Amino acid sequence: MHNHYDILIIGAGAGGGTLAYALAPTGKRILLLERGGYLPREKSNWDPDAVFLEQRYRTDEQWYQPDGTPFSPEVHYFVGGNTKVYGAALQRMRQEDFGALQHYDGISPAWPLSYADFEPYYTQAESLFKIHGQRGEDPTEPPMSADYPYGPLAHEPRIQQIADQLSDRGLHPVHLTLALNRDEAHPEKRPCIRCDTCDPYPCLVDAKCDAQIACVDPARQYENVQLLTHALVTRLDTDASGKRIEQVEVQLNGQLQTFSAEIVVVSCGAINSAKLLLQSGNDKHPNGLANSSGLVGRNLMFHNHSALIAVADEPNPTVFQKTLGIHDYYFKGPTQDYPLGQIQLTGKAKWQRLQHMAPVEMPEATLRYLSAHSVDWWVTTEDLPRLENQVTVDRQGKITVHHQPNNTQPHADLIHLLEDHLRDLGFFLFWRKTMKSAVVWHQIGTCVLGEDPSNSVLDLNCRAHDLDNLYVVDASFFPSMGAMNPTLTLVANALRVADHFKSQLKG
Ligand SMILES: Cc1cc2nc3c(=O)[nH]c(=O)nc-3n(C[C@H](O)[C@H](O)[C@H](O)COP(=O)(O)OP(=O)(O)OC[C@H]3O[C@@H](n4cnc5c(N)ncnc54)[C@H](O)[C@@H]3O)c2cc1C
Repeated sequence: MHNHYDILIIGAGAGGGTLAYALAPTGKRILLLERGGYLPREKSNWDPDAVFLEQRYRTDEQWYQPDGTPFSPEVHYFVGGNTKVYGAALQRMRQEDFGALQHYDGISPAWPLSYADFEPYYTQAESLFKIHGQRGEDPTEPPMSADYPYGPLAHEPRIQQIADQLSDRGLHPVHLTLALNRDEAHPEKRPCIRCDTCDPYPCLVDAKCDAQIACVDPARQYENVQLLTHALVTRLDTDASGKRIEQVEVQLNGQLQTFSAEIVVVSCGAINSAKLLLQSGNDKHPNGLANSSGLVGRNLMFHNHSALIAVADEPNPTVFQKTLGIHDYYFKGPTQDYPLGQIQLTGKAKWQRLQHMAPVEMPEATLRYLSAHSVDWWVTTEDLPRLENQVTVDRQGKITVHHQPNNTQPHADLIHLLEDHLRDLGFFLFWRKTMKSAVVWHQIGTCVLGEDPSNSVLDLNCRAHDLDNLYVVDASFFPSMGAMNPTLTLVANALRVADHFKSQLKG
């Protein structure tokens, strides 16, 4: 079978799904190829044993550390990509993140585009993903042309108490901006029930605005959009000139098939997009496609992430905990003249999650007690782009992730600051777990965009400098990542690239 399309998008996650959604009304023939299927809707979606202990929805693929040690990456191959299990805390990067920022471990480089270039697309993205939030309470909030589409999700009493106590201490706790389909005043009208199985669970009632629910399913309402699942793209072939992608090789339900298109968009997630480009090398592109700069796979960034479980005598009966954030230390700390990052609450840690974090083996009853008294935080600090942090692929397609975290001092500072505040609020026991690189939740970089083909992979429209019809529209394009969660920015970028396509289609 050899089918020709106008636009072929590889990967139906946040980037690819958004692009398909935005281009569907153009009437162009669009093919979306996704290696996974639909995530099964089943009771296990909300079962902590299935999610945390059995890792039911995670790929069983193995990736490798530089010394050859295999690891099991926390990636999820489904329609909707990793957003099927994401925490739905979608934030704009801050205006300053688009400029060069001096960090503890060096400069976070400026983007060749400004916050103003992204602002209209952030507004569209917030509408598409049904963002709830409260303008005006965040000291780091960038200028916004519109209010959030929905009001904030209210804190439950224990969290409101903590918010009030933090405010009394001079902080500015914010309502987290969340992509949930919820009507706080009339909960019967929308599916979100504010449950305790939100992140990192799939949503059984389809209330989480993930890329499948918000983008792919609406795109499929258009006859010109076709989705093929269980379609693993293994190679991109160029024409003889090496300037155009001529065909896309796909393992479709185990059978090799080829497709072609006027425009080919890679959107497999930062690591798999780099893999696909690197393993598609040929005579014209001996180091991999789009890789004349040698930068495909490099500048891999992950964020420095830590979970902090804080236990007090006071019980925490909160069901939906993920409503509060602290951004006061985003750009500097009380004694630190460098950015520290952001703090947010996570979903309520159940005892199964604590089992992973316990410093020693503990009986279930103890873990249940701790879970009933803990308030559970997530601390994020920027990871700076480094050439040596990279993805490599061998001839067999084996992925090796070379990543040494940097900027770890401000991360430690931020955790200490949070603990100091919480200690004064009566918390006495702290468990922290810093995520290893193997977690790969916020994989960013690998195909950075820029104006100069010698030091970037993509141009400002996310087209490969080296090829006329190849684009990359996932988290790969970020020149630096800030410390806000990345998905809203990559969704906004996909909407921006869609506008570029639309203007070309008109011309
Ligand atoms: C547990 C968890 C919690 C998270 N929480 C948040 C959060 O609260 N806020 C936030 O902003 N971000 C969060 N993230 C990160 C967020 O999920 C990612 O930023 C986002 O999904 C990245 O989008 P993407 O398009 O780059 O990749 P993905 O969304 O992963 O999409 C890539 C798609 O490509 C498919 N694919 C890969 N290779 C191929 C191939 N060769 N052929 C065909 N298809 C292929 C994959 O199956 C997948 O569907 C979280 C992630 C995880 C895992």
